Amino acid sequence: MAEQQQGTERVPTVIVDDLHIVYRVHGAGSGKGSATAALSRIVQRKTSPNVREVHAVRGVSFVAYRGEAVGLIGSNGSGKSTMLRAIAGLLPPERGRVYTDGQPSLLGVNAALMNDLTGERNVILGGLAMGMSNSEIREKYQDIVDFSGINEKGDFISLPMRTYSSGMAARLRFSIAAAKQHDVLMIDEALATGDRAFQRRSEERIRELRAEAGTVFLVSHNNKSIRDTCDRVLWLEKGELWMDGPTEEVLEAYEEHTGGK
Ligand SMILES: Nc1ncnc2c1ncn2[C@@H]1O[C@H](COP(=O)(O)OP(=O)(O)OP(=O)(O)O)[C@@H](O)[C@H]1O
Repeated sequence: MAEQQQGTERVPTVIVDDLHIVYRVHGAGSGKGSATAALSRIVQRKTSPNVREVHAVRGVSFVAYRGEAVGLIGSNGSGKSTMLRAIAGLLPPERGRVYTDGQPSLLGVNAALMNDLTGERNVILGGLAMGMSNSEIREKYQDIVDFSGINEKGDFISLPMRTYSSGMAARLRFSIAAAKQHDVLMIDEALATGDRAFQRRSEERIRELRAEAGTVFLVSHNNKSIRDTCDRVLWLEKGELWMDGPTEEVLEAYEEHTGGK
């Protein structure tokens, strides 16, 4: 941190080295999908004829540093979410490696929220799931609720999560995750569901998290959110890293490619 403030040394937090991720989809296409067919394949040591492979990330390499906010862009299905899940350690690499300094948190997954519990219980549960202590959660509880804005239109925090709109649920998840300082925080389209006022608050919080020396990854189809929060952008297409550079440079090329802002 001290070195970073002096601007002399950059501390790597995530190293991705020639990463390949392959999904195996079982039961794809038509064919025998019965339990007896599966058992006979196991006995005969044959692989299923219906396993299809999706090579979602193809040889991506980059290094992310402390204090960076990195945007991930690319068309639908280009591999952005897959990359985040792999960095979070949720998907095993087919080839290559991911090294991380500290525990990466993928927003929405780490906060294991329960639909039948009230917002209030979920704040506590999510906090515990992220490794916060009871007293830490108590201390931050009101800030989390205020930040989420869940109670702006009445006492919703004491209602079960299943009664929330998708935007409200996303706001609560973001608020819980953002209450903690993360070594590496990954946010997958979380800002898209909130309204504009909430998006602005979230962007502000992302900048703070970054200043507190973590690394933030943000997947978004909203180029403005990326412009407002990230200083570096990775552009993925068909699982390959097409471009890695300063936000403005990469977004300009991307907008030219996609034909508009
Ligand atoms: N669980 C899965 N099983 C099999 N294939 C998957 C799975 N999840 C994603 N894929 C495939 O992997 C590829 C990359 O998907 P991914 O969700 O990472 O893309 P994305 O860039 O995040 O897309 P979007 O912008 O639409 O969210 C796609 O071809 C998709 O069909």
